Amino acid sequence: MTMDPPPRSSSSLFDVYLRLRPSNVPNVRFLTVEETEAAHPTHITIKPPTSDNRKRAVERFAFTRVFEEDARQLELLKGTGVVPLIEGVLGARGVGRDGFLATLGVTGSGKSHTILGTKSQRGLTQMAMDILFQSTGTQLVQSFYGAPAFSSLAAADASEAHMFTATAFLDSMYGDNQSERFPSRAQTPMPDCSSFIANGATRSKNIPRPSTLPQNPSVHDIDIPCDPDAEYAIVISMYEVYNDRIYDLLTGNATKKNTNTKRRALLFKSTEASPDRKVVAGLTKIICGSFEEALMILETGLMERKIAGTGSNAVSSRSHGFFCLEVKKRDWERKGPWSSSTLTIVDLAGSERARSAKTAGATLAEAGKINESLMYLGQCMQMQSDNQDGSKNIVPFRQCKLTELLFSNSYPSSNARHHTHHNPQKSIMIVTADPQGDYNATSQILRYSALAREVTVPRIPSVTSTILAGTAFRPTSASGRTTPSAILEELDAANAEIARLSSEIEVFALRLTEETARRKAAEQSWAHAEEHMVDLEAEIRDECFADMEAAVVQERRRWQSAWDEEADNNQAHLDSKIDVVIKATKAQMREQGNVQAYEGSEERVDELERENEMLKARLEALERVDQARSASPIKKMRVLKAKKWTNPDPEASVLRSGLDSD
Ligand SMILES: Nc1ncnc2c1ncn2[C@@H]1O[C@H](COP(=O)(O)OP(=O)(O)OP(=O)(O)O)[C@@H](O)[C@H]1O
Repeated sequence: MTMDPPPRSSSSLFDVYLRLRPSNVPNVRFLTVEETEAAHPTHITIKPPTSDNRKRAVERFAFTRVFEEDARQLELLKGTGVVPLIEGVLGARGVGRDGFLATLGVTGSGKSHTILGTKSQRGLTQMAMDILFQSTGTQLVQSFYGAPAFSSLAAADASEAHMFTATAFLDSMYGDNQSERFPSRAQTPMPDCSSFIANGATRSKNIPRPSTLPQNPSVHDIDIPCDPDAEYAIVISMYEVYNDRIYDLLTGNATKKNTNTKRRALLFKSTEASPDRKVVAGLTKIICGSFEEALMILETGLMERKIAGTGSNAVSSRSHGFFCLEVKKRDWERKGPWSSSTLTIVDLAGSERARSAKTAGATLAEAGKINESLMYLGQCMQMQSDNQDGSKNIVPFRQCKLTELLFSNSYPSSNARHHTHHNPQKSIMIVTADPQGDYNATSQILRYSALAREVTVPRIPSVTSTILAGTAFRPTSASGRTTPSAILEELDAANAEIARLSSEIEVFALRLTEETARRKAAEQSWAHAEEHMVDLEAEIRDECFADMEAAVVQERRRWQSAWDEEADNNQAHLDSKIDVVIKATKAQMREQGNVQAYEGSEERVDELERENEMLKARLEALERVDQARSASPIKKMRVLKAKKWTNPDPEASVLRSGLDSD
C-alpha cells in the first residue's frame, strides 16, 4: 500500500505538518506513527479506541512531515520550512514574498505552545522575530519619530494604518521611558500617542520585561542573507478575529483600567492605495528598531487578546490571533519606493465540542462561532486538497472572516486593471494533535487537513480455518458426491466473502458518517447564508430608504427653486407688461394732449405730493371753519335761520358761504 504525500502542486496552498503533543492523561492511544526508511515519518494511522469490534476501520493520513512527542521547538522551526519562509519575506534576491504560518488543532492540543511558546521556551513567533532582526542587523532603519524614514514609511502604507514608532508607543503606554531599558536608538517622543496613555495606577504592573521572557531556544546559528543594496524596516501589527469580527490588538486597552470600552471592528477591504489586494484597514502599526522592542509590542498585544477559561483548557484562546511581521525594503542609496512583504503568523482558536468544553452563555456562543469558522476553514482546505488532482472547484472562502483573511489574497484579483505583481504566498500549516485525546474531534481535523487519506478495514481471519486449525479433522472423499472438504472450502470462500462485504460495509458506514457530517455542515452554512441574506436585505432596504429620502429632499429643493424661479419670471413678465401699458397710456395721452405727460416718475411724485399737501391744507381750513361755526350754537342757529329766511335753497347757500370764507 503506497500513499505518499502528494507533491505541493501549484494549486495547493499549504505544506501541512503534524505535531504530536505529550499526553498527560493516561488514555488509550488511538494514533500510531508509521515507521519509515526515510529521514522523517510522514504517515500516521488512527483507530477508534473502542471495545466495539464492529468498528475496525483504520484511517491512514499523509503529511509533509510528522513530529513526534519528543520534538523540540527548534526542531520544529528548522523542520517545517519556517526559515525559507523568512528568507522569502526578506527577499534577498529582488521582490520578497508573503509568508503564512498557522497552527490548527483541537483545543489544548498545543497550538499556542507551538506558536507562542511557554514561560521557559520561545515559540515560533519569537524565534522568527529574532531571526528577522538578526538578519537585517545594521541595514535596519532608525525607528524613532522624526527619523528620516518615518514619514516615507507612513506615507507608503496602503492600509490606512495609524503608524507609530515602538519608542513612542511604549513610552506612552507604560511611561517612565520604558524604551530606555533596552537597546534602542532614540527616545524622541511622538506627539499624538494620547489614545494609548494608560491610567497611572495600572502602568507599571503590566509592563512586559524582555529580560524576563525566555531566551531559549537560541537562533544565533541561523543566518539568512539580506539584499545588500537595501535598507529595511520591520513593522508589527496584531489583530484578532473574534465572533467573526476583526479587532486591533494594539489599541492600548492592555494597560487601561477600564477595559470595557466598546471595541471598534475593522474592515478587510481594498483601499485606494491597494486596489488589487484586500488589507485590514485602520490597524495600529509599530515600527520596531530592535528585537526587544518587538517582544514588548508582542507581549502588549497578547495582553489585549481575549482569553477565557473553559472546561477543556484552563487558558484557552477564544479568538484567532494574527501577528503580522511586515518587512519593508527600499534601495539604500536611491531611497526609492518601499516594497513590502509580510510574515503572518496565526494562532487559530481550538475546535471543540461544546458538550465536552462545559462552556456556557457567551463562551458557548464564542465556541459556536469558532467551530463555525473552523468548519468553513475545513471546507476550504478540503476543496483545496481535492483540487490537487486537477479539478477546479471554487474554494468557498467568503463564508467567514477567517477564511476570507486566509484565502482571498491567494487568488488573482478580479480587479485586473490594477493588478500588480505579487509573488504567490507560501503557507505552512502545523496541525497539532494529542494521540490520547479526543478521538472524534482529532480525527475530524486530520480528515480535512491531511494531504492524503486512505481508509482500510483489517481482514478478519477465516472462521472455518480458525476452527479447523485447532482440530485433527481431515475431510475424505469416498463417493462421487460432495465431500466434506469441498463443503469446507465452500464455507471458507463464503466466510471470506462475508468478511470482504463487512469490511466494505464498514468503509461505507464511515463514508456515510462523514457525508452526513458534511451535509449537516452544508445545511448549517446554508442556514447561515440565509440569515446573512436576511440581514443583507434589511441593510439594503435601510440603505435604499435613506437614499430615497435623500432623493426626495433633493427633489423637493429642486422643485422649490424651480417654483421660485417661475414666480420671479412671472413677476418680471408682469412688470414688463405694466411698463408696456404705462408707456402706451402715456403715448396715448400725449397724442390727445389734454393731460400733461410726465417723463420722470420722480417729477410726477413731487407734483402729486405738492397737490396732496395743498388738498390737506384746504381740508384743514374747512375743518377749522366748521369747528368755529359749531363752537357758537346761537350764531349757528342765526346763520341757519338767516339762510333759511333769505334763501330758499339752503344747500347752495351753505356751499357758497364755505367758499366765501376761503
Ligand atoms: N509539545 C508540547 N510539549 C509540552 N507541553 C505541551 C506541548 N503542547 C502543548 N503543551 C501543553 O499543553 C497545554 C495546552 O496547550 P496550548 O495552550 O498550546 O493548547 P492550544 O491548542 O493552544 O489550546 P486552545 O486552542 O484552547 O488555545 C499547555 O499547558 C501547554 O504547555
